[in-house]
Amino acid sequence: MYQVKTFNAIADKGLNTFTNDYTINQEKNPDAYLIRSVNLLKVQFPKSLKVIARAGAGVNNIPLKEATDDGIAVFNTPGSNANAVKELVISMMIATSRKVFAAYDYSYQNIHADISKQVEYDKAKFNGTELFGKNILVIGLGNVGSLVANEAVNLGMNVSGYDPYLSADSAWKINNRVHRLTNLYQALKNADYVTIHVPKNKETTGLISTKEIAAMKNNAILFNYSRLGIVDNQAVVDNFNKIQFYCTDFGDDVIANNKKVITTPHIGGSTIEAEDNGAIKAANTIMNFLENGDTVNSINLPSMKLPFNAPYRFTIMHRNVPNMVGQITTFLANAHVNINNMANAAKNEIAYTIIDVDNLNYEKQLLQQMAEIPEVKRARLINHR
Ligand SMILES: NC(=O)c1ccc[n+]([C@@H]2O[C@H](COP(=O)([O-])OP(=O)(O)OC[C@H]3O[C@@H](n4cnc5c(N)ncnc54)[C@H](O)[C@@H]3O)[C@@H](O)[C@H]2O)c1
Ligand SMILES: O=C(O)[C@H](O)COP(=O)(O)O
Repeated sequence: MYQVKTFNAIADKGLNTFTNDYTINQEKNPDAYLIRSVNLLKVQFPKSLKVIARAGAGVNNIPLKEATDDGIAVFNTPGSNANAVKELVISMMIATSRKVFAAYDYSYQNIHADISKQVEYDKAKFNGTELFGKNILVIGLGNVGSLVANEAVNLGMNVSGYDPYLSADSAWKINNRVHRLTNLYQALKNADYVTIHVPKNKETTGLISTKEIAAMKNNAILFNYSRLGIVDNQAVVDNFNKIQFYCTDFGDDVIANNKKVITTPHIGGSTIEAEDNGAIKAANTIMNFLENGDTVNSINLPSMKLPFNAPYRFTIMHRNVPNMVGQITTFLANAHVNINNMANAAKNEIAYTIIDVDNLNYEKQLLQQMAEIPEVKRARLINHR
């Protein structure tokens, strides 16, 4: 039996994906955490924990170095909520351009008056603009950004994208009418709309601050559905002579109670569809890792998936240094264990080795020998089901 612990509300469809070999939130020695945005940065992980799956995109709530040092594989579910974010961003672009929030306030406040004639005079206050023909800059063209950029093309906008780390996979998804720009300041100059879809890390914290706002076009509208801190909120508040509106999923006291700020309570990925997608993907990720050692979509391990055709599989997470595979296979040879198939790959400082074997001898001793290699973070033995 494997034990799964959840911290956030996880969609039932995801929890129901687990087979009868899994218990959820019942025991004290979890093999897996299935989480959303819970902050784990200060949490001490139990020794039993082997995998953390984040249903969603952002992993800035997970201490990646500590998890890796503890031999824990970390995953997310790329793209599972991208469409939900795209729809929210596009709706906010339209709502701000058409002054929907101010118009709603007006109508709400005048609800008791006979306004049917008055509105025909007052509606001039809510004259808006259209997206068609306007310029938009999308910063970050991954799962969310690529969808936003393509939808903006569909809406007849002139779309530019800025992403110095664009992956080949993402590049394939992007409409060829999206212009790729390589200088952020040049890119900001002409955009009527600027929307940011990047992960939060050291480099992206404060990505949009005073200098970047100064480079923006007058009256531009800024969208941050990525994370608090990627946009410097103080710089935004200080520059509302330049920025028309700031729409964000991440409020704080600096931007509170400001009519030029439209804040939502981190609902970008909060649709039934996205929550189901993320939870189902995360549950499958956990099962594939625990039962097969697969690491597809891992954040801290190389992506590996090896057909499991032998009776037993060793998976070893270790530092990416010479002679690891040599030491491990020597232990197996000394125990007269025959290797059926194997693979090894590295991601930065960490490597992962999968060794399928035809027979087993002294398995406890073998696991102990592997685990005692100083560079090994975790060694596991999986029985084929
Ligand atoms: N509001 C929400 O509920 C919600 C939902 C989903 C994602 N998010 C946030 O949005 C982020 C992006 O999500 P995603 O699914 O598109 O992730 P993703 O990993 O698919 O895409 C991120 C993109 O950002 C690019 N990038 C990284 N650093 C950059 C930089 N300095 N400048 C420009 N581009 C840079 C990467 O190359 C990548 O293409 C997530 O990390 C998360 O923080 C928020
Ligand atoms: O990074 C994400 O996927 C989003 O911010 C959604 O987070 P949530 O699952 O906690 O709503």
